[in-house]
Amino acid sequence: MLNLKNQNWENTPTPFYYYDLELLNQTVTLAHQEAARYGYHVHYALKANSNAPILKTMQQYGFGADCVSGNEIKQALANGFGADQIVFAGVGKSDAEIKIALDADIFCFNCESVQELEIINELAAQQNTTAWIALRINPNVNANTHKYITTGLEENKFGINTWELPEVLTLLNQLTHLEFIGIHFHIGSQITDLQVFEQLCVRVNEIQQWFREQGFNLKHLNVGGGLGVDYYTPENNAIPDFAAYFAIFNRLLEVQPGQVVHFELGRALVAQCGALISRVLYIKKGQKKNFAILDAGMTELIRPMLYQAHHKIENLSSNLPEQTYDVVGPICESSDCFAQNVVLPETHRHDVIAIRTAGAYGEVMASNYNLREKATAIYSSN
Ligand SMILES: Cc1ncc(COP(=O)(O)O)c(C=O)c1O
Ligand SMILES: N[C@@H](CCCC[NH3+])C(=O)O
Repeated sequence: MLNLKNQNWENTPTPFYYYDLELLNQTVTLAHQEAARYGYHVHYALKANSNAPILKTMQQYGFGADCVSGNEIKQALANGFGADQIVFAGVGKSDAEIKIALDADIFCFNCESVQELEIINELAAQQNTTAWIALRINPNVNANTHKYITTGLEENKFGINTWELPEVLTLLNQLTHLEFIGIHFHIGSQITDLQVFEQLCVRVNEIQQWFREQGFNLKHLNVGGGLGVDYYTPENNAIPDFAAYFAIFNRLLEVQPGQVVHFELGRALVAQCGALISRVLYIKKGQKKNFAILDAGMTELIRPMLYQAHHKIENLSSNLPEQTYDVVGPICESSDCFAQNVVLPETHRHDVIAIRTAGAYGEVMASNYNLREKATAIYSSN
């Protein structure tokens, strides 16, 4: 990332999200290069960040779009993605959203339940069309990540369990407005233990073998996303190890002739290029603690409060000797705390603070709680 200390933000109102488009380009170039080595298709997961300049970059590299709502499909289309590059996932697709996807004629619905298959078939019949579908299967692989962002265990709401598959195949024979084209998996997010992806490959191989035994040769395998990033030392690991990640699938996934392998990466592509920039409003001295009260809070970045997630915090204005602070926001919630006992150079009112690795699941998860204004986005090449 650009050296944030060298930026002149004296007259820029805070808080804002800052995006380094140069780092984004470097990250996407590398991901594209490593995926292309094996002919893999990458769909960018819009849920991580759906700002137009970010989408434009993804689209320019030929990535597809992984969407989880009707509005994300519209946003992808408006930013140059072809309908034939769009996949649509989600456990609770509404009828209106399914119709948006059918009208646009997207590439594939990643279906998460028997009930959803029936509704998509019904709505496709009404429009006299055929929907291409992949079954999102719950592989029961533990992603070794935070329990709130693990998705591939039987106790999670996502995907169809393997014991349901015989019933699903029987049903698919009757649903004449669906074309079954492949299988889909996504076991969780912020996965840093790459061995987990090895386990996923083993399960995908077993499951597709089962489909072959039932007489189905699947054209598409979608193994989802989930590759994690380094929230602790972003400057050392600005770009995730895409080479190691894709090499695992190349080594272990049993790809059949003519089969296309798809990925759905979000965080790994955009997290490090973004930072939340804020100013100190007050330093409040307590008996036991000093609080640095920022003008940004959980309304701009909720990850620390929701998942106890760590984000590196930097004071860009001060070079004074270090002190310890609880870094908190202005929101009327005790949980509105970015981190406790943070060691920072001695900090004063109006110092500029960067909260790093906020490019993914930062701005998209913002709210206007307490009727706060939405923070703006500033891009490095502006
Ligand atoms: C179905 C699906 N695909 C892709 C992603 C993107 O995940 P990540 O940002 O961890 O790469 C998610 C989010 O976890 C998801 O639920
Ligand atoms: N929003 C989460 C990840 C959820 C990914 C979507 N299934 C995060 O900030 O880590």
